[in-house]
Amino acid sequence: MRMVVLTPEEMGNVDRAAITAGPHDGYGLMRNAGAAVADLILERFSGAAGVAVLCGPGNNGGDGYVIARLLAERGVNVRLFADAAPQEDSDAARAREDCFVTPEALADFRPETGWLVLDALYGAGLSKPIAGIEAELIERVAAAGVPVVAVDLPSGLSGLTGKPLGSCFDADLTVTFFRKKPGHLLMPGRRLCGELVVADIGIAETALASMDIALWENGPALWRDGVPAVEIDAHKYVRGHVAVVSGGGASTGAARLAARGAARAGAGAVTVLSPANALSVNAMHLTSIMLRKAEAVDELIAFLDERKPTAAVLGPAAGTGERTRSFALGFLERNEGLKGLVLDADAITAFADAPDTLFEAVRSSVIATVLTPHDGEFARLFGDLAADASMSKVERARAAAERSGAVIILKGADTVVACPDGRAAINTNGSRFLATAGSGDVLCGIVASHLAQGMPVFEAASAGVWLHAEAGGMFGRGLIAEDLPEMLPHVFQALFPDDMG
Ligand SMILES: NC(=O)C1=CN([C@@H]2O[C@H](COP(=O)(O)OP(=O)(O)OC[C@H]3O[C@@H](n4cnc5c(N)ncnc54)[C@H](O)[C@@H]3O)[C@@H](O)[C@H]2O)[C@@H](O)CC1
Ligand SMILES: Nc1ncnc2c1ncn2[C@@H]1O[C@H](COP(=O)(O)OP(=O)(O)O)[C@@H](O)[C@H]1O
Ligand SMILES: [K+]
Repeated sequence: MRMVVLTPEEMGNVDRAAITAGPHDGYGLMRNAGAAVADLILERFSGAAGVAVLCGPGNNGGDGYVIARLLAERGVNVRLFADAAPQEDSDAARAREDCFVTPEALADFRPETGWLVLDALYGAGLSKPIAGIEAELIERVAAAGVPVVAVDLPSGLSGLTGKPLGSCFDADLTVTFFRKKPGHLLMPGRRLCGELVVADIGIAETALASMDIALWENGPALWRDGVPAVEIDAHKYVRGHVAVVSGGGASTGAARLAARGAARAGAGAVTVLSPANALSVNAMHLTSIMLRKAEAVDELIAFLDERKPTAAVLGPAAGTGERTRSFALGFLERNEGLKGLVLDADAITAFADAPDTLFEAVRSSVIATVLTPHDGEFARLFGDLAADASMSKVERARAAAERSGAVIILKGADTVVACPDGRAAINTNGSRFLATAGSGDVLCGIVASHLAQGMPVFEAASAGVWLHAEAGGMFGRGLIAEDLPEMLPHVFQALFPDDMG
């Protein structure tokens, strides 16, 4: 199933639609939410000496009152801490009335060893930084190191951006409802949530039917069906031909990493395009991958005319000068044969002084273009977006995609893939061991390989990011970039078990 991600605003719309459609009213949903959290606490923290429930003034606090009552009914030692009473006649006010545990003042809360803290201060409705006594409590809990279970979101975390607004709980377990929100998946939110459980609270799947869904957690369900089958009568050029541009004599490894990634990801043929001074070093290190001289753009065009590659990679250690700029524009001007282009590293930096030149070329090109910046490279092309702290990583990547006309892979521990049409995916299977030189070069090759095989660009980019991350995670500690292409057959075997032989 495609893993839909809802913004807090969209979740609010879903809640309202679900309440209108029934069968559960607002308090019914709140009771279901509270029951889901209480069950998990009983299951996971049965050894706790007690549970201190911290309730805020809104519906998140309402969930807290339900949880406090259910746990107390089950014989758990419960203390309840709340200051402001919920708004009269609200669902949270009913939950408080129905809860027989007497509230104590938040200021009186002291974390006790062996106890669990249940954070029901703020959830989706957080609108300003947490201050005063609540901020103090968060510090006290952090200092005591007691376990925290957060309802919906760790209080203080923005469900939209994944960034804390001031003080923020660092939870061991977060239980959210119906669907994940961007703040659960974007860093540092993903880390601050701890383990994330999505609970069913009785909202029907049909609540999504009328919504314009544009954000998903990246995973095979998003693109698996688009991975081209290898037909029984396939030949190498049917499987796509990827061209990878190499840098000069002292910087050729990056292109070979991309080329190897492209080959292992399934392209039938791969050619490295090398300047004259790097031909012999490339030749010494290439076997199944072909090699061709392309010193200047006329040789590139001749190669494209003759050999008709279906996708290309430009950037890894390619140099930031005129050759790289003219190659990028040369690729983008093609109107036959070439289907996809991945621009990374130096091909991004080469346009730092003239981003509009690149964007105009991308927008007027028929070639599906993917830009793969890390944060530093992103800031070179999209300085204003990078500097806007109010934007989430998803919003930044989307705005960049819309502006440039390219699919953006904004890399990091929480890589975001965004399309000019607004579709976006957050990647969550990344491995910290991918933080090693050359790992991004392999990613370019994997993405280009899928473009060369004819996959639509958003799916090719999302598949490439996920497969790359999966390869890194499967290898684990000790990973260097050279290992990533070699792990791909194992990743594919797990993904397509029927594809053997
Ligand atoms: N029917 C529903 O809508 C459901 C909602 N649920 C819960 O409802 C929560 C959302 O409830 P709310 O929209 O009431 O939002 P919250 O409970 O997160 O916050 C509500 C109130 O706190 C105020 N506030 C926000 N940040 C503050 C700050 N830093 N300092 C002081 N006051 C602040 C807001 O102005 C608002 O009045 C979800 O996170 C979830 O836990 C669940 O019960 C499931 C069903
Ligand atoms: N902590 C991390 N967790 C998950 N993935 C990571 C992490 N750090 C880096 N990566 C991934 O590793 C790759 C690094 O690419 P990049 O920054 O271009 O490095 P290089 O230029 O050395 O290849 C990207 O795909 C990025 O998403
Ligand atoms: K919370």
